Amino acid sequence: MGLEDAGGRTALEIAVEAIAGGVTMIQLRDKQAPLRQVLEQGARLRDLCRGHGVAFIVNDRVDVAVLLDADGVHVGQDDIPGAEARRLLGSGKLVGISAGTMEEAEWAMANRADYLGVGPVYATATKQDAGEAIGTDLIGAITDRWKIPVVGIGGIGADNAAPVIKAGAAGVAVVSAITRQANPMQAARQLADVVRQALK
Ligand SMILES: Cc1ncc(COP(=O)(O)OP(=O)(O)O)c(N)n1
Ligand SMILES: Cc1ncsc1CCOP(=O)(O)O
Ligand SMILES: [Mg+2]
Repeated sequence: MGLEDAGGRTALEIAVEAIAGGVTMIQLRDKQAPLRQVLEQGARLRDLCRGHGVAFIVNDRVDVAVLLDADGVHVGQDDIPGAEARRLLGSGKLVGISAGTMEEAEWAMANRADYLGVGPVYATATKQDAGEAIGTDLIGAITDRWKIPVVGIGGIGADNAAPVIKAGAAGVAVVSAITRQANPMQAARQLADVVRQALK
């Protein structure tokens, strides 16, 4: 799950609710806040996640992941290459890599990704440069070819998460389906229920 401040609530407040609703991973994704603020907010999120056995991942910034002793980092195709991220992070940390095409998935696999974030599965307003929705076929093609956990991302909510899992994803990553909801805990719970059911 990615997090952004939303509806006057802090990321930490939303994270508390999301964890109560059943999310298993939280990603710190803040491209705007000053670095000092990101580090302060990140330390609080990390402590919250640790206290609940939830994985804490930092988006883009390997330096921030190292400083926060995060569980890992998520990098895209234009970010620091996954293999370099791993060198900086050290062993025992997760490196997630984004892919929107089979070629990008090949690059991610060559960079020894621990998991792939594949999308945007559906149209999203959260990431302006996400590109066109790609649907669920690539998830099936990747999971047929490699034994790697894939999470679908982009425009996913409780209403459309099941086909993403049925295509082969191990989970879904969402922003607005939790952060922009009036009741993030209920939204997370509904989503987790749908994912659990579809994984059966
Ligand atoms: C789980 C997950 N999957 C994909 C992304 C997108 O990463 P990226 O392509 O680098 O885009 P930004 O998130 O950095 O805008 C992600 N963050 N998480
Ligand atoms: C970070 C990211 N990467 C691909 S789509 C996306 C945004 C996901 O946000 P939402 O779940 O609100 O569509
Ligand atoms: Mg990125």
